[in-house]
Amino acid sequence: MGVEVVVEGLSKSFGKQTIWRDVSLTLPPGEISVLLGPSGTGKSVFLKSLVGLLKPEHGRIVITGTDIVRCSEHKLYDVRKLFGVLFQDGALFGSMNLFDNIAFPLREHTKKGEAEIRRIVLEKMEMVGLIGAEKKLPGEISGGMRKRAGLARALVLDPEIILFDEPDSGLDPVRVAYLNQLIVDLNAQIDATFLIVTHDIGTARTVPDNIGMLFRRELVMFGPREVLLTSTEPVVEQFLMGRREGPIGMSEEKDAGQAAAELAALRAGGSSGPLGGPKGGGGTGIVPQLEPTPGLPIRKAVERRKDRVMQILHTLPPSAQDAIINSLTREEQQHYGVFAGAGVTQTQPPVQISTANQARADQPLGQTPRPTPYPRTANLPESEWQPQSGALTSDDAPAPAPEPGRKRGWLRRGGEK
Ligand SMILES: Nc1ncnc2c1ncn2[C@@H]1O[C@H](COP(=O)(O)OP(=O)(O)OP(=O)(O)O)[C@@H](O)[C@H]1O
Repeated sequence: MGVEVVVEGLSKSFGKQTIWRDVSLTLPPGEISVLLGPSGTGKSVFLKSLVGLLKPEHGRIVITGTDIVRCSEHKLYDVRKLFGVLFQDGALFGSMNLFDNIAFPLREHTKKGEAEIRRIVLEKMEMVGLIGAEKKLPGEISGGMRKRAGLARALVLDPEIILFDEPDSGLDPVRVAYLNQLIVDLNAQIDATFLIVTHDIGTARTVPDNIGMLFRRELVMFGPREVLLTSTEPVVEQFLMGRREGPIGMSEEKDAGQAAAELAALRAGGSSGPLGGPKGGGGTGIVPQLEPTPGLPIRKAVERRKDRVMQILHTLPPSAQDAIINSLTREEQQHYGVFAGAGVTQTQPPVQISTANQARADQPLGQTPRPTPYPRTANLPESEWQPQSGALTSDDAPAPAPEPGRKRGWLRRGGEK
């Protein structure tokens, strides 16, 4: 299983330019997470910070008990070995054929013999569908093949965390669909922790378990996919619909008054002009998540995530709760003690209702209450994974707490307030 990545109170600036501040999130082990955000909001800077290529000024990034923001170069080198990174253009050496490009990390960082290297390289090339292209030079193949070669190279050291920087950039929609399937298939095969930076809404809607979004130098949200996909937050809706109307402008931010007027017009059913239509499979609402190709192992992360999300269900907005419950089979709903829609009989003892949802239960007499969809915590299994609060190993100096007084988003560590 991949490892957890805990980010707490992270802030990064270049000189006077703040890129983002107080970013906190946890990438659950083995799950696929996507980071969205308008251009220039610092998604690539975030990826580079995760691998220790850039140093944030505040906060910490804890991976296997090491805060990589503050650790020694020697420790950072060790932690980096856990990562595989797919850069936008594949970052291949133009003068080397694909075999040598993919073998490069093995030759540089291991003492493996050529026979073993050949076995590993061919295995990874097969995983990404490149068998037969070993002798090709990067300049002789398509952009999609270059990405897959970059992915094979990212895989050769058996990473526990894989970062994808806009894997879909420059690809046509069909290639994007193939690449997305490949990402899901790989996750099923290696169970590593994936973080994908993308602008492609189709990818965001169908691939990840969790979605986050950066905007105006903050992490607007990070949590289970159902939260973002059912969100009515203007910036999220605008992004998912690929609309001009909303807080995101040509140069990232718009005047607040103009954004509010546009949104009011939209809500009233009018529009200041053509909407432009959703791009890249855009739209709001839940669509089915991609499953591994038949014949491959099931994604172990999906089962783990189910337990994890059910434990935080009561902290999520009602629309996300409904979407999650509706995604469960009837047996799973019974297992977790939750009930969807009117057609499902309540077979469990009365559920515990959180204060936030008390209003639903306090309906006037005579009205049939909707079965309460919130989980009985007593019904929940022991989850294999719990967020570790960024616990550091004893030989690391404890990192200072995040700056006091900074505003925190409501959904950070996969759902904590
Ligand atoms: N090494 C650097 N030195 C100074 N500024 C930098 C550096 N790297 C990035 N930036 C600035 O940080 C900001 C965020 O850049 P970044 O590439 O992370 O955005 P992004 O969200 O990935 O954008 P896009 O979606 O267009 O790829 C930009 O204003 C960029 O100019």
